[in-house]
Amino acid sequence: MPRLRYLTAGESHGPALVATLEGLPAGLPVSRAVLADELARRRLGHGRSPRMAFEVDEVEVFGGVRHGRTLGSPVAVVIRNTEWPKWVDAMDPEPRDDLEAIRDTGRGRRLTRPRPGHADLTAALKYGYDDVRDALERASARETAARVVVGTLAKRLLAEVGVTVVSHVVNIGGVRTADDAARPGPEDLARVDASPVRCLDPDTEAAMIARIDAAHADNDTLGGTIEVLAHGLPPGLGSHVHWDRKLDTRLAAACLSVQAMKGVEFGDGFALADRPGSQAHDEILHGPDGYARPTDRAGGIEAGMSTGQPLRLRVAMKPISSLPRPLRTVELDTHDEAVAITQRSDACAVPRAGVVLESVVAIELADALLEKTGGDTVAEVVRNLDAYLDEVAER
Ligand SMILES: Cc1cc2nc3c(=O)[nH]c(=O)nc-3n(C[C@H](O)[C@H](O)[C@H](O)COP(=O)(O)O)c2cc1C
Ligand SMILES: C=C(O[C@@H]1CC(C(=O)O)=C[C@@H](OP(=O)(O)O)[C@H]1O)C(=O)O
Repeated sequence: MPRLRYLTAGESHGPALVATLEGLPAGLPVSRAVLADELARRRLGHGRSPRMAFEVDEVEVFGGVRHGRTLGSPVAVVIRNTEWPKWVDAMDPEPRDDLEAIRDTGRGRRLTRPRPGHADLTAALKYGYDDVRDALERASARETAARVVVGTLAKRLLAEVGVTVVSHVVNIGGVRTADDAARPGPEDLARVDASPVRCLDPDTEAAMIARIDAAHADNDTLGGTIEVLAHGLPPGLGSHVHWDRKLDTRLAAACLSVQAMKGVEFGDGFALADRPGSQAHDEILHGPDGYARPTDRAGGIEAGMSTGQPLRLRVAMKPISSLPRPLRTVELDTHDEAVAITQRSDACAVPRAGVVLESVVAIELADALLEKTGGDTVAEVVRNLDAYLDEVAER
């Protein structure tokens, strides 16, 4: 049974996004400024949509927090979309007498040429939409702003027990960091964020930027790979006893729930399939600081539990499906061959997607932490974790 539960609601061009998070302990320091800072991180990155530059995420807390501290009650947050005034007719939740005119021209005009790779066609078939805007509005990764709010609260809780989640970009469109490239620690996050592609190595960074520019000039889009790391985890989050309690199960599902994410690997992941067992595992040693591993191949998870080593996972993001050079499709009304709708769009959203992945990873880790410690207050969570870690240290 998860301890943390959340729901998001809202359409990409609607008035606002809404997030509700249930299960946070009382006494967690939270402020609008912290939420706004993380939301701003999600809007950065070379290759981003022009929309990222002019729209502002106006965040407001509506419940669960008093005088900068959580109360233990559900936290409710609204992120207002500053572009809403332009979209009122197109996205009005109220019934409208002038619907025909709205669907005829302007922002509300009916869209009937579904993009391959987006939700447009299949959601239209499944939900009976005759306008693919009804599909794209909710499928849009605009929703990830709400998840970053929830993830920021989860990160705040993890910080209380010394856990930090960071991400960086290791591949854009086939331009990769070297296998032995440095991995960011908690102290490196500002440096990662300062890079337009969130990559620490200057040579790879320059090549990634050039790759994005070339794709952009060619009216094309790019995907890539993001590595997420969590430092300071205790051993024993998650469990081997049941499939849905395994930490890797939960993390993989969370990462794949982010728009456009198509693969997840833990530690050396797919490369392990090519190696003999003698070179695939992390041998166990014992020294003055307790148990230790000379290698980091498993990515900090064995049998669905954190081992106490850094968590390391990689997520593959596919290229954006709204191409300026549109793909072939079919006009919904006539079945005539057509080209897909061309939406203003990200050319490459890999850098900013890292911030979203940090968030969903933090949510799962915070949930697993609370499952391990229980606790209605932050102090109780910390106390219970410390007592458990004291026991582990005795072993
Ligand atoms: C941060 C981020 C930004 C994205 N920006 C766009 C975009 O501008 N245009 C687009 O077509 N898809 C974009 N996507 C991906 C689509 O939302 C996604 O491909 C679509 O919802 C279909 O889901 P699927 O790719 O998971 O199958 C973005 C995804 C993320 C994580
Ligand atoms: C709005 C966001 O991302 C959007 C995600 C998205 C998609 O199809 O996923 C399409 C684009 O929307 P638009 O075509 O209106 O520019 C992105 O800008 C955001 O991240 O806040």
